[in-house]
Amino acid sequence: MAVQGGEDVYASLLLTDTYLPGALVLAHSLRDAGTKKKLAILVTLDTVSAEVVTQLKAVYDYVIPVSRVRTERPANLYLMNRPDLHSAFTKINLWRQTQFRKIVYLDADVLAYRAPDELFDLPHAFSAAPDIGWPDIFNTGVMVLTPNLGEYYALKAMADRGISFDGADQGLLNMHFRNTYNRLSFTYNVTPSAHYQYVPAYKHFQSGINLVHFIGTDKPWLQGRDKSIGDTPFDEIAGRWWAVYDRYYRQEATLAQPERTASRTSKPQPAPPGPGLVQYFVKGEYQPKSRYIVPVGESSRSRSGSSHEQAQEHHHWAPQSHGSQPEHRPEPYQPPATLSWDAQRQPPPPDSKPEAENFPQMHYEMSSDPAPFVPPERYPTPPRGMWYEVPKEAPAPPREKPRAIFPWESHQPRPSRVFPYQEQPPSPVTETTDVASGEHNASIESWPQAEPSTIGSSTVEPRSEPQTPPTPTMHIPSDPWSSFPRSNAWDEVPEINRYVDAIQKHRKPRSQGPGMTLTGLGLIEPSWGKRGSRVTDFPSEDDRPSLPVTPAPIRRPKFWGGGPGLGLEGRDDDEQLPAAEGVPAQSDWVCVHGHRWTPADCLCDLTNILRYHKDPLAQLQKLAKQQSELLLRRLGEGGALSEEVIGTEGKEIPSRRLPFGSDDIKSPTHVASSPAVVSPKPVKPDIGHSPVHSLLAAEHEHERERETPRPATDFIAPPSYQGPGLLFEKGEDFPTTETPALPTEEERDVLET
Ligand SMILES: O=c1ccn([C@@H]2O[C@H](COP(=O)(O)OP(=O)(O)O[C@H]3O[C@H](CO)[C@@H](O)[C@H](O)[C@H]3O)[C@@H](O)[C@H]2O)c(=O)[nH]1
Ligand SMILES: [Mn+2]
Repeated sequence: MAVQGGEDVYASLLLTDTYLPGALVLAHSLRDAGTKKKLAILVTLDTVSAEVVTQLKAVYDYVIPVSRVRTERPANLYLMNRPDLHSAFTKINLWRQTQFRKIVYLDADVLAYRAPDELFDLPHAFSAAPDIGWPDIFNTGVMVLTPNLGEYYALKAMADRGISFDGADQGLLNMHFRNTYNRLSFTYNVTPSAHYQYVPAYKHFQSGINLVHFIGTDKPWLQGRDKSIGDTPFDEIAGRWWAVYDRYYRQEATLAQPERTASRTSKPQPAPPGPGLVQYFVKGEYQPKSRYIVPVGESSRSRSGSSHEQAQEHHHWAPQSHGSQPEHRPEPYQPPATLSWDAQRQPPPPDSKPEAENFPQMHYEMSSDPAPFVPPERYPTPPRGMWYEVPKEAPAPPREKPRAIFPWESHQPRPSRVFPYQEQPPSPVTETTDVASGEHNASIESWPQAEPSTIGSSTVEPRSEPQTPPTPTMHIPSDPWSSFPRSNAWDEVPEINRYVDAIQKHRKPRSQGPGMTLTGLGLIEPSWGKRGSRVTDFPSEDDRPSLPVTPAPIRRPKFWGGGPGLGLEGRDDDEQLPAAEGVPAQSDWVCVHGHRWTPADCLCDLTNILRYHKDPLAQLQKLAKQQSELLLRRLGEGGALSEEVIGTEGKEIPSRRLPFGSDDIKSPTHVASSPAVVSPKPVKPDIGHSPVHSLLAAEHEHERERETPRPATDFIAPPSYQGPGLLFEKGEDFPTTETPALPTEEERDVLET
């Protein structure tokens, strides 16, 4: 029964410290709205700390301790996922506050847009606004009630029996008052939800909003200010809450505005609360200086535009111990001994906030600049002269030679052979070791430093006499496989080339082919498949029998040696190559090296002919002509000529006529051997005996013959194509212009003899 003449108060409830920001902001919002009523708050001292009570007392006119009423049947709380409301029954203590005439109760999560003092004038004993979740019932966050002990005990009886459809006070009070309540406008208890808003209605009625109520778990101070940056109704309403919070509890505002609100309130505004306590319960607001300092300008992007909020120095809150130890205690920043939660032995307090909740939260906004990025015309030149200097390695300490343990270590034989192509072992250590030890042993470190480019230079040990007699050395490049000349030695001899060309002039164009080479003529023995003992005796491109070029001249220790499988064994060279007129018997031919000459042997013999025969040109031409005709006869018309065919006994080459007109077709390669290219000098009569000039004379003779008109039926114009032909295939440069070239040294030698 309310006391006659009692006060009217706005009352709230605080069951835990964690709702302190809400309770304080509510009070400030009412006072800022200019209410003339006093503010009271019920607190359960067993779950609210003294420091929080002190904070409440700084704002509320009355801080009223009440006994906590806890539900014994919390199952229904889980239906709405709110087990934290286990003590919401405590709210029924409002009906015990009979010292007040009328109470306008507001949850701690309510914010006043304006002071609804008119509610105190309601004649109804109990008034409430519909709940947004089930509008037939009322929401118990905003109630206008007349204290009444009868009502209290009735409610207490229900609470003790757990009569509540939601396990909390709303279910209990709705069951108690049923349809007897006075329904208030929704504008007195606008309950925006983060998940559902009736946006058009909100837009339409928002100007009439008196009170807003942050139902559910999404309390502004638990979400943090960054969660309310959008433009939804919930964000707008939350922004209003933050505006009040910032007005009083943002650090720079705390000291600047205490007197502003004092003039509008019935109670003089207290000194601002010590920074750190309220912020401690607001997500993202508690930023001890020692932990985090926001760089200048970083926080200016935050919602309120303050640039140094989180860089402010925070005073650490160290709660004092008091008689009743609070049940729900968030972990303090510097927990005193009396308030400590021993994490090793106890579970965390039920209402404790998550770990790291107060970690700094940065907010970055996307750029809204629509201008496309335009790169600069040029970027700054990177610095020059920058290098990384490799630190110099400290000289390796001299290695101690390990003591010999096994007999073969002390009596190790010295190496007697060295393989030059093997990689040499690293030498520095060798030197050090040898010098240090003063002895030479046979370990790999003491191998002789053989010249890597020396082949066959057998073991030249630096400090010991060689055990192997030295053999002739041959210098080989470091990489013999890449620098080895692929050309034949005789290709450098102009006489040979001219001789070959002379042969080609007399042969039938049709018979051009692989066989029209020195090898094919039997003058040069194919070297393919016949490997000598020399290191360089490997098949080159020119060696391959399928190519229409001269095989590589491989000097073999054995002149008459015919390789197996070449068909040369038992071949009667005399039969194939009958002796030319005036040419001495082949058995009498001797080259400058003293070798007997044979048509199947090396080039030096050809050179020999050129040099030492009485009329070498005539002899060679005769020989070539005879050989050519012989071969052509054997090949017949268009017969493919190959070394294999030539060398295989018993194979009959069909004798066919060449196609009509092919007799006189000249090889395009003939141009390559133009006399002007070979030698620009005129032929002198007095040196006509020179083989070279004899060859040149033969060339001119042949040219004259070719230029002589012939019957039309017998003449086919030479092809206009003047390409390199076989020469190109030999990998040689083909002279396309008749650039006079100076005679080579070898040519001069020949000319002057
Ligand atoms: O840990 C807590 C929980 C609650 N309260 C107080 O109890 C009130 C109710 O809790 P709240 O979180 O506001 O509940 P709501 O989300 O609003 O839930 C709805 O359901 C509750 C239980 O029925 C009713 O009390 C509310 O009025 C009703 O709006 C709060 O405002 C506080 O005053 C605390 O002080 N500490
Ligand atoms: Mn509420």
